[in-house]
Amino acid sequence: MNITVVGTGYVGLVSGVCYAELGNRVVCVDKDAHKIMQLERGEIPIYEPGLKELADANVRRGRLSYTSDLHEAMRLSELVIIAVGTPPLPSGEADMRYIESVAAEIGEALGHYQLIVIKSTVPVGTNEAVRGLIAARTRQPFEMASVPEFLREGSAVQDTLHPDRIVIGADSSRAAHTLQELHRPLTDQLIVTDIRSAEMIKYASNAFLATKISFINEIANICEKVGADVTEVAGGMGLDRRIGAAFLRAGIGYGGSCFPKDTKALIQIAGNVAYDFKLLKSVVEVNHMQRFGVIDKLLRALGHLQGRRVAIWGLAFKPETDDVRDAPAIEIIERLLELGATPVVHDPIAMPNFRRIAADPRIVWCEQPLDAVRGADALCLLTEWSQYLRQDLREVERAMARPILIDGRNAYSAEQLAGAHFAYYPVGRPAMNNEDIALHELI
Ligand SMILES: NC(=O)c1ccc[n+]([C@@H]2O[C@H](COP(=O)([O-])OP(=O)(O)OC[C@H]3O[C@@H](n4cnc5c(N)ncnc54)[C@H](O)[C@@H]3O)[C@@H](O)[C@H]2O)c1
Ligand SMILES: O=c1ccn([C@@H]2O[C@H](COP(=O)(O)OP(=O)(O)O[C@H]3O[C@H](CO)[C@@H](O)[C@H](O)[C@H]3O)[C@@H](O)[C@H]2O)c(=O)[nH]1
Repeated sequence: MNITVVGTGYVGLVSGVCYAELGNRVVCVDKDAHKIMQLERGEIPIYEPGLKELADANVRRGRLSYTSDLHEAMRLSELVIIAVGTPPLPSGEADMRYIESVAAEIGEALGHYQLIVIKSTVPVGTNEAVRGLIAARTRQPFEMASVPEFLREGSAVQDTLHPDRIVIGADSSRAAHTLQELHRPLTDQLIVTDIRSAEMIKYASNAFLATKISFINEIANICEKVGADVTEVAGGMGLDRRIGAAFLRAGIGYGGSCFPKDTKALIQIAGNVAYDFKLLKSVVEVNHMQRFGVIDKLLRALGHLQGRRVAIWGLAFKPETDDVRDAPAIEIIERLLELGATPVVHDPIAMPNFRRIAADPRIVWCEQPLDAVRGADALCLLTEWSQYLRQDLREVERAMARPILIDGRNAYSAEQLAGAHFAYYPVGRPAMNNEDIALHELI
């Protein structure tokens, strides 16, 4: 099948490469000419394990190409996939300007029947609005469908080639059949539904996963007060198949380009039909507060943060990505600066992206994890990169001015900590030997 994918962000690029891997001829289009030049040179603008190898192989096979010319890309295609961004407006609502302008461009370029699929996460009713925008610009026949994307950053290729399910929102058997045939090699779990329900499945799925995270974070906060261990609690809960073990890792809350924006957008979508989504509002609020637990623990351990050197390991919103959109690290570092501390930061790959949004001259940037901890008054682990978990904690302790470790991701086990003498503050688990060292010895 000849496919045009519009937008080469995470979703457009990964799905374009994966559709090519399935044997289709794919042209990826982006209006960002610089990005297209990079891609044509074989450079992948995002960090995503396995993506470059797969992209290179499919370019070599002649099944994948890049262009900034939508007209040219659509000349031979049978299917157009829209994968442009829907970032949040200050109100929380999804910003539809990229979708709207692509719709207009597709309408202008449509020269024969094509199936137009929206893969971006869009509010319910968007497919109909896009249909109207295209129809206003062409006399050619076309159909609309919704195939929301569920990939996770960091495992995007795996998720796309081995999805739990594919949701197809279509209102004709022709469109449904085309999309079933396209996705059949990936999974037997092909759910065909109406377009509005498909659009809603995406928001409801992200909102539910975010709810699980905020729920376990609140349980963790209570565990800290009653002396229980949230990892034991989550383990015990997760064995119940009705609950499931996934997304019950307590920590500093969710970040990234999806959960924060999609939860807020769903609250707005509900609000637009006069429904007050109270539960989801609480999920968002709990998530926002959770990141500041790191600051509370630093204050408990150090008394005050004025003039303190605080090492930060991890800036990305999760491991295996260089994406820092809505990463909890952003606000944690802002708060540290407000309280007079010097953040000394390291991330294996996200530092260039982080620097673009947090360019404060008081932040000290380090190329190696050990450089960040040297002389530090405390270390905060904010992203559980495997390289941090492999560090010898005794060596880390020796390098630091004070042995205080705030583990925002519950990443270290008792075995890893054995031998070092940290005042150790995890999330929702018993803190180790900290009350003795904290305040009394250190201030
Ligand atoms: N990032 C994820 O992990 C993920 C996962 C599932 C769903 N989604 C959803 O998929 C959509 C895309 O997300 P993303 O993270 O890939 O976005 P992104 O912002 O990283 O990339 C969007 C790309 O679209 C391009 N673009 C914008 N307007 C264009 C136009 N008129 N013509 C051609 N290209 C244009 C931009 O230049 C950019 O390269 C969003 O709705 C998002 O919510 C994202
Ligand atoms: O038990 C958990 C699981 C995740 N997280 C955090 O939640 C955030 C999101 O993680 P994850 O879902 O793995 O990453 P994303 O790449 O943002 O993927 C989510 O958002 C995408 C965009 O919509 C969807 O396609 C995916 O299905 C959905 O998982 C990260 O900050 C994680 O640290 C936790 O705190 N605890």
